[in-house]
Amino acid sequence: RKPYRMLEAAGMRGPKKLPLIANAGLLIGESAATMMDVEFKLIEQFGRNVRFGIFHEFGFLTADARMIEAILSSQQTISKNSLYTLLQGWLGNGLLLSTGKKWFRRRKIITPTFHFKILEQFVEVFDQQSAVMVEQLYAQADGATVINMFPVACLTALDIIAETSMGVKINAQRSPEFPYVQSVKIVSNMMAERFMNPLQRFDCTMRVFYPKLFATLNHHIKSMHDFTDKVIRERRETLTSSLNRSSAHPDADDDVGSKRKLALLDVLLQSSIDGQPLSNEDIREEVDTFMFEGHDTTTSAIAYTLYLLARHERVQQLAFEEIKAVIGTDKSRPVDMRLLGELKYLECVIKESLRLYPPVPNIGRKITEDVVLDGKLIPANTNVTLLTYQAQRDPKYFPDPEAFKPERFSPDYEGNIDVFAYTPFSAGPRNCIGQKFAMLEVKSTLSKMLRHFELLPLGKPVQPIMNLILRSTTGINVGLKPRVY
Ligand code: HEM
Repeated sequence: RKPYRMLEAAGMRGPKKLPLIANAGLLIGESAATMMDVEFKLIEQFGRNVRFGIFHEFGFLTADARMIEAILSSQQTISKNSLYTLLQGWLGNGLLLSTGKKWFRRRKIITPTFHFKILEQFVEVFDQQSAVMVEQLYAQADGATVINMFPVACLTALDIIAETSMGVKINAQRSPEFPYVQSVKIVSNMMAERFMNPLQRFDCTMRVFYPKLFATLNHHIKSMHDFTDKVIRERRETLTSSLNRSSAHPDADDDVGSKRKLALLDVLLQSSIDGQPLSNEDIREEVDTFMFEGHDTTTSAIAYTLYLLARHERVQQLAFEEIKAVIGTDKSRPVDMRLLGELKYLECVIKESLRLYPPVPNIGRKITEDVVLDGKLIPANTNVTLLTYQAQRDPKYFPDPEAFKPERFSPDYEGNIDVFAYTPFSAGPRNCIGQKFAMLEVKSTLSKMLRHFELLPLGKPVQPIMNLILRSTTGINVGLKPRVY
């Protein structure tokens, strides 16, 4: 009762709670598909900070930009809540899940892996893989076929993240049956299901209630770990022999550093903490984290932005005109970092799409000690859920919040946007380390699509659903017609 009293003394209201189950009864009959509406209703009824408890777990939901600012800016509130532990079997204690000293040290050495110079060479991969995507889509570009862009973008994003993070081509788009691709897809989908199903959420309950599924999950996690382990071992050997060669022949070209593209993994292989190199296992958890964080999120962003463009003809036309002016009319011309940097309007389109449909619609934190946040004393062990999806539709910060208006992010207006009302990549010390990577990838893929196709508003409208990331129960549909110019 004490923590509830403290939250109430801090001015937080919430639904009436029952003995033992607290507010768990409110979730009966609800599903991932209705969760977003439940959250909107709670905000409407109790305000933008809502006290909420499930069984013995207590906490609050927040869609209040000032509270979000206090939580995301503080070094005291960097721990993740218990929901994230379901990812641990796959990701270990990589950057997304770790906390305290381990997180701090890892963050420090991983930050340079996303250096401008490294991202620059990845643009070539983005360009090549999105070329494969459009090539394959021509078969369905008849102006009438409804195409769900989520699975299409997902294979492209997998090809991109495997090549950039591990330096291997897995050919997910051309060979979706490749075992590693299958395992990533199966485990990502199973994680989404686990997230919503309380009996699957913890290993101990899943093992008892869903033994077959649990065995399948572990089989695929092992298969992914075996694959990443093999890649890391081979890259380490190549790196060692190349370093040996270059110390024997200092004037020869270093094929790791200069000729071949550096993968994120190569940078980790050369990093050390307190003079100690990272072990293969340390590196595996980070590479697995990139593989997970770096594909479903960008998939969601690419698919939702294509959907919005298909349904907003004027915006699509403006984006296309800009692309034509910057890149020209040769559809086969590859893009580079400089050209992508000039696509300013497209950037506004992506930012506005991330506002309406943030791929990570909720962020969880666990408060580990009593702390004052936005003038409110919050007790230790409070679970907090930051409702990014709802915060980004707050009319106080975004007038006409449901409307798709890329102009909000144009230089004339962007300065007015409250940075904590808009946090698709989170903010503060634990923000998304792959933000620049993601923006370049999404820009590259969208520009390629718009150069080749006219996007048509075909198929059912989206029904957003929070399943680990933002998906849609009805698909994320568009139609395509080859663009003539
Ligand atoms: C549009 C695409 C993306 C979006 C919207 C996105 C969003 C986010 C958000 C909201 C967080 C904070 C999560 C939390 O605190 O629970 C995060 C963290 C993270 N993201 Fe991204 N992300 C995207 C793409 C990527 C990519 C491409 C990579 C890697 C290549 C990546 C790697 C990471 C990592 C490693 C973290 C954990 C950082 C830390 O805790 O220090 N993300 N991302």
